[in-house]
Amino acid sequence: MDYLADERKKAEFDVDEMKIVWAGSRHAFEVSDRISKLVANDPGFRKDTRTMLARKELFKNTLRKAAYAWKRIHDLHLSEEEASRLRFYVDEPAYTDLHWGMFVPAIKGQGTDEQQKKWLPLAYKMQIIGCYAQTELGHGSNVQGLETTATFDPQTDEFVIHSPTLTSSKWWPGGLGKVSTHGVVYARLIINGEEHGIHGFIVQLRSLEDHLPLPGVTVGDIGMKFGNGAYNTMDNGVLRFDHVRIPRNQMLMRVSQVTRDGKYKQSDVPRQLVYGTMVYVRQTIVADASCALSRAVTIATRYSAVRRQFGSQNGGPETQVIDYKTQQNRLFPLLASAYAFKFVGEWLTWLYNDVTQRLQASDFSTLPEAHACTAGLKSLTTTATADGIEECRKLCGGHGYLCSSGLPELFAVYVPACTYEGDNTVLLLQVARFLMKTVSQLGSGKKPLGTISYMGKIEHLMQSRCTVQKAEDWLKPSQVLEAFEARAVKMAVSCAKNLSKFTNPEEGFAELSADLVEAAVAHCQLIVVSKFIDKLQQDIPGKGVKQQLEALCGIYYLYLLHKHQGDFLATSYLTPKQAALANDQLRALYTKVRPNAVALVDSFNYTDHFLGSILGCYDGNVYPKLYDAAWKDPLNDSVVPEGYHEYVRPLLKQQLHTAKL
Ligand SMILES: CC/C=C\C/C=C\C/C=C\C/C=C\C=C\C(=O)SCCNC(=O)CCNC(=O)[C@H](O)C(C)(C)COP(=O)(O)OP(=O)(O)OC[C@H]1O[C@@H](n2cnc3c(N)ncnc32)[C@H](O)[C@@H]1OP(=O)(O)O
Ligand SMILES: Cc1cc2nc3c(=O)[nH]c(=O)nc-3n(C[C@H](O)[C@H](O)[C@H](O)COP(=O)(O)OP(=O)(O)OC[C@H]3O[C@@H](n4cnc5c(N)ncnc54)[C@H](O)[C@@H]3O)c2cc1C
Repeated sequence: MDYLADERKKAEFDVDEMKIVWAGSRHAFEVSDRISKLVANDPGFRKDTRTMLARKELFKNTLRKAAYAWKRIHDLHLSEEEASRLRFYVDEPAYTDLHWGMFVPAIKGQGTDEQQKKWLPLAYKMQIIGCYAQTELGHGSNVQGLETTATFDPQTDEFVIHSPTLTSSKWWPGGLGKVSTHGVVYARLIINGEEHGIHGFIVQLRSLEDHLPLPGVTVGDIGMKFGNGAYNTMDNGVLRFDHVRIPRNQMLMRVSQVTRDGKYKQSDVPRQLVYGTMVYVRQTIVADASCALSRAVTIATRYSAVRRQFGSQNGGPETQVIDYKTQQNRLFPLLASAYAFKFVGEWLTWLYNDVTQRLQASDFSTLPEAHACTAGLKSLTTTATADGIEECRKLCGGHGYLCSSGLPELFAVYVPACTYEGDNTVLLLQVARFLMKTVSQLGSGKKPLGTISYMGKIEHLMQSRCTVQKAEDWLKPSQVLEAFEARAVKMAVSCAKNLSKFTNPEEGFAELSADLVEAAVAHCQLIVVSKFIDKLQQDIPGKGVKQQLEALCGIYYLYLLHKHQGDFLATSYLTPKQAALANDQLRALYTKVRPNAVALVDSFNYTDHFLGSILGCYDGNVYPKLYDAAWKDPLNDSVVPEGYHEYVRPLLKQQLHTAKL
């Protein structure tokens, strides 16, 4: 029986067409749909007891699943696209994520043609398994502070990789702890006593015969992490080198080279390309944020439609909690954010591909913008997603706290995204540097392009005032864009003015860093809003689909406007009355979306297996499933628990003199 059938009947749009918009294309939808069902129907990919397993058992099970996934990919002759969808729907972090997601891209991006020819076929066949070993015990954010050394020995034509201190131990790389045979290891290059900065090296860590660490290599797992199941399926590792020798040709030499006679040569590409793998992964993390958020929102929306509390009239049913405006005001902006992040993720993938093509043609002009966009949007979307998952847990009341809701594990597995691939604050400071540089160049005649082109309208934006007179005026895209542009430009200019009061710019940057981060957030929010609005300019087929997306877009920007109204009012672009009208329009959009809410989450097309949540199951049959699941908990295997006779019974039977107290 479908307990959500009435909700589904209320939908005012074509859900099948929305599924295609969400997937990105009909082809992407068909692949995702087929592969998600394949995984869901395969008992080899079950995950329902994951949060109850002890670490060793959990990890072994992950190794089994990764091997089984590889076998299925081969047996079914899956394409690269299908294989990647399969790994996504298996939904279990594993060493393979780092192998495919960082080790292979690092070699592709930073290796010469010759190096790619040698190493990539081995990696593609998984005859070697790689990790990305950059972060150390003492330094993560400050990449230039890494201490591992790679000293060139001209006698033997080798690099000597060494960990000179405890803090130089590699610490965190996923897959390193127990599985990787190789790593791209980042180290400080030293030639003839002279330092040449951080470079990547392909280093073999374990024997391909017996998996033992090679001489001079000390390697292991760094221990349990936050949450049950969650990221504990990953073997994040520690690694030390004691004068380990590798051939010279294992330094990744696309960006710079070391010759046989020990000469250091820089290509005509910027040195920042050594950071290229991080830019690539940040882009994939943005594309991924909408998946994690939409998953949590699906659970919270379906459950909010099932759950009833208070408000019974004449013995009739109580109110569905989704009908409370407070619930809508917490839930619908997250639903809207999931769609917003999907579209900005699609755009960022385009930007990344564009910059990659330009780099191949030696055009480096858009690299700073690509760095700022990937860093800023990674920060914005992961912070909002992690907070959003936790909010969804609270939206599900007490039952959200049960592991069977799927939300505690989803939060635990997702929240490190705010830290890995760059701490979110550190990344926003990179965006702020980019903005300050842009503002300082405004008088130079250099036209700001791309996502900062609005800075070219600085004179207009500094003076313009909002023209909204009634709530519906907030539905005009041009009005909204101008509001977000004016806010962003004014916050950046205010920071630049305050910075100019310092004689030492670095001191000023440090002192004003909290304001700079806020200016960076305003800029990134403008990007997300503008890409959502751009999406709506496209031809979007399907009955009512565009109208629903317009409502969600409105909810996204009006919610931001309401939440940050202090910024908008302080920059005097808006009046308090206009801010209040924005809030009126926001409430009206909640009412418009309400009957479509369940259909809007159905459009994500998630299987019950992928959701892994009793509260979010498609049929909404929550209570019997929760009740049955409780009895399946291992603690209920026996009526009298282990330990009763040892620890509880003696208490009950004690004859204390204080018994009367
Ligand atoms: C696994 C993948 C699979 C799927 C993805 C999905 C989910 C992910 C799942 C799990 C995650 C698993 C793995 C996680 C891995 C990691 O975490 S790897 C380690 C990541 N580490 C970091 O991100 C470190 C963060 N720090 C930095 O990036 C940098 O050190 C810095 C903060 C940017 C500062 O660098 P530096 O001191 O050298 O730079 P500045 O002096 O501040 O700037 C110099 C100029 O360079 C420009 N710049 C900096 N970075 C870049 C870049 N990446 N690209 C281009 N340009 C860059 C900067 O703007 C300065 O420019 P200028 O002002 O014009 O001079
Ligand atoms: C689950 C997980 C997986 C990971 N996988 C990998 C991997 O595969 N390979 C790899 O190499 N690394 C990996 N990492 C490491 C990760 O990239 C780093 O932890 C991350 O870059 C943050 O660096 P940090 O730990 O040095 O934080 P820190 O920089 O020490 O941050 C601590 C605090 O200091 C603040 N801070 C730091 N610098 C500044 C500044 N300049 N201004 C203001 N505030 C500042 C930060 O905002 C933060 O609040 C992983 C980490 C995690 C949690």
